[in-house]
Amino acid sequence: MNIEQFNQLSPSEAKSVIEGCVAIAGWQQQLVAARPFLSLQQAMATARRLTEGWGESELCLALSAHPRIGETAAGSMSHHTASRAEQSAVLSAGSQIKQLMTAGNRAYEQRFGRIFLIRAKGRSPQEILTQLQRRLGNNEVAERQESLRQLREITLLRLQEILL
Ligand SMILES: NC(=O)NC1=NC(=O)NC1=O
Repeated sequence: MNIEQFNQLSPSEAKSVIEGCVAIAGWQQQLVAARPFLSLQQAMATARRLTEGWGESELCLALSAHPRIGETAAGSMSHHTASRAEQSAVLSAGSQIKQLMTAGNRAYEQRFGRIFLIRAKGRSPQEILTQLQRRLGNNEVAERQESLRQLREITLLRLQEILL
């Protein structure tokens, strides 16, 4: 839908349209409340600004709605559909890459205590695997910042898809 249509929606309708972007209720509510937007650009700038305060707790909230890289998101909600589309290249990757990714995901979860999050859209399975192995070497603070950057990219890409 375009930005005018989004502006016209009731608050509950607007929330249901964008809730699949990220499972953080505060961000959803703030974005809906910031309407009406003069343009798509203004909406995207506001959406980005509203991600700047995200920390560990928002990351944990959001990860409840992101399947592991290489695992299909079962379900029919919009974030399930978005995940499957974003991960399409990974899901059709060869078994060798998939085995390495499964092992990498497990090592990541043992090290950081949460799932590995990366903006998968536009990345080849090999690049995702390279990023996973690089990030395994990060310390906790650096890795939290990196995960939050990826969450922001995923969220804004999903919003752009909806509002284009
Ligand atoms: N664990 C993940 O990184 N999941 C995902 N990345 C995406 O871009 N979409 C996902 O579902």
